[in-house]
Amino acid sequence: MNNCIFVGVAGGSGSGKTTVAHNLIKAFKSEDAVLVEQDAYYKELKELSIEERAKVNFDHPESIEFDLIKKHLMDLKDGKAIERPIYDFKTHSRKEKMVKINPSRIIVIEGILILSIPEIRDMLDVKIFVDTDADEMLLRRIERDINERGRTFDSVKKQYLETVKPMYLEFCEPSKRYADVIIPRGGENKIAINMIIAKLKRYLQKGSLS
Ligand SMILES: Nc1ncnc2c1ncn2[C@@H]1O[C@H](COP(=O)(O)OP(=O)(O)O)[C@@H](O)[C@H]1O
Ligand SMILES: Nc1ccn([C@@H]2O[C@H](COP(=O)(O)O)[C@@H](O)[C@H]2O)c(=O)n1
Repeated sequence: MNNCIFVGVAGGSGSGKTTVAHNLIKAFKSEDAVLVEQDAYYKELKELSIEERAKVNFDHPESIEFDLIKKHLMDLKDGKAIERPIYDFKTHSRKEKMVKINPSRIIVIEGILILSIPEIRDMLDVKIFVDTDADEMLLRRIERDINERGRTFDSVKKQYLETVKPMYLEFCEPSKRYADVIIPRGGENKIAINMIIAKLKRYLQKGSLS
């Protein structure tokens, strides 16, 4: 599908990227907009025990299979469906099953490092950075990781201080400078999200973003 566009949504963990991306997607018919999540592409760590996997730096670009993300984005642009992995944060590994994603006019790709990796960034037609205060991101992450990702408060605290915060400062936060649009506070910023939706709807009608 040569007349498709890539919309990248980056921001720190807990900034509200996933919420923004879902709010964008749900404004369109399912055949017009699809979501590709960077989180699904964490590398397999089959050779490590679960305890060893928990110590991996999951906020460094090396932890993610960006080559596969790039291939999948190119396939979607070429009009081919992809089989996207499903990631299990409790075991730090991929599930057996895959999810089929069909090509569509609007492809949203969301993740902490989407604007940090030049090869991915250069493919994007619209670059969004979700900018939320660090204390709010951390509070949301603590709640989510304990309730949904099988973590303890102590493990979230250790991981945050050892890898999440330093990698955010090294890789994610500096990528904000590449954004076309910065959304403050995150997923519930309806005015910002509706402005982006309006722009994307015009793209569907006119076939161009200008
Ligand atoms: N504006 C908001 N106010 C309060 N909680 C929010 C807000 N946006 C997101 N959350 C919650 O914070 C957590 C992380 O949000 P999510 O969109 O998954 O962020 P990210 O993808 O950037 O990690 C989720 O549990 C979500 O429900
Ligand atoms: N096995 C893993 C893999 C990743 N993480 C953390 O997930 C964060 C990114 O996901 P968001 O939905 O919050 O953007 C990232 O900061 C990793 O630390 C993990 O804890 N375990």
